[in-house]
Amino acid sequence: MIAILGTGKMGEALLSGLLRAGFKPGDILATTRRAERAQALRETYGVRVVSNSEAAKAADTLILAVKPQDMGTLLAEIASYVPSSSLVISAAAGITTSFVEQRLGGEVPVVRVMSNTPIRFDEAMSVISPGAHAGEEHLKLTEELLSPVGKVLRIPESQQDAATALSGSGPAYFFYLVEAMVDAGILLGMPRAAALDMVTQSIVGAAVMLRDSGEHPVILREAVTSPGGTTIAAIAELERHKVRAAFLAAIEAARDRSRELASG
Ligand SMILES: NC(=O)C1=CN([C@@H]2O[C@H](COP(=O)(O)OP(=O)(O)OC[C@H]3O[C@@H](n4cnc5c(N)ncnc54)[C@H](OP(=O)(O)O)[C@@H]3O)[C@@H](O)[C@H]2O)C=CC1
Ligand SMILES: O=C(O)[C@@H]1CCC=N1
Repeated sequence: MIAILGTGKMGEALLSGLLRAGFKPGDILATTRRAERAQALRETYGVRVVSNSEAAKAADTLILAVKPQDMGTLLAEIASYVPSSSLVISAAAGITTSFVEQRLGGEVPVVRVMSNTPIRFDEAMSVISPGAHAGEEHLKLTEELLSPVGKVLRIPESQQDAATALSGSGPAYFFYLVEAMVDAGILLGMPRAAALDMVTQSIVGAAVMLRDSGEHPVILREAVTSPGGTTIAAIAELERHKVRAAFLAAIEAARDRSRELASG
């Protein structure tokens, strides 16, 4: 039995992905804080929504998907109900496996996961790292749960904050870029809907090329950039405004914020 504790945006996306992948509603328990959300989950997915302590007792795999700031309270609530035979998968940004292990006590296997919102369309990037008591079987089980909803990569826990900054937050940078490009279209007099269509299809097309061509992004960009042409005129402006340096600084700031989150 799998339990998702804190079934918000990420928890719900995983829940619906697991159901699409063939898990049965009877295999999954969910927990929430608000009663109306519990009711909505029951009605939409047919799963049982129970208390955190019931979920911790009944399930052998617990997926913790509350906000980092709520993790301490949740762990205190479930600590006495989680046996060392359970696998605990922690999906919260910044929360270390040792933070979870210490609050659960015993030798509970913990796997830390950082996923991202494309999980809603089975296109997540999930990175996983084992805690002190997690072994190969626990990593394999975590991969089995996450691979139906996207790509899964094992990384050392020391790289989790960097991965949170890069792929956890990553989709937001692309949405931000799309907003900026659509604004540029508006500035040039395009209708808003047409500008959004053009930018969206360009970004989807570029993403598919990047994934499926096997070519390096520099090669793909050079193929668009004609000598004396339009693209280099734009790139010269991006360079003048230090956009590359801004990305380096931004992602470093996200990494630093991830490091801070476990301390509340
Ligand atoms: N959003 C993102 O892009 C990503 C988020 N994450 C991580 O995933 C986790 C969840 O994020 P997200 O889904 O966006 O957040 P949400 O706020 O959407 O979901 C968290 C849920 O947990 C519930 N909750 C809080 N405390 C408890 C409790 N004690 N018992 C049961 N349920 C509780 C909340 O209930 P209520 O709504 O009633 O407050 C809410 O529904 C975070 O730790 C975040 O760092 C990771 C990668 C990407
Ligand atoms: O912004 C956040 O804290 C979360 C973690 C990764 C993406 N969103």
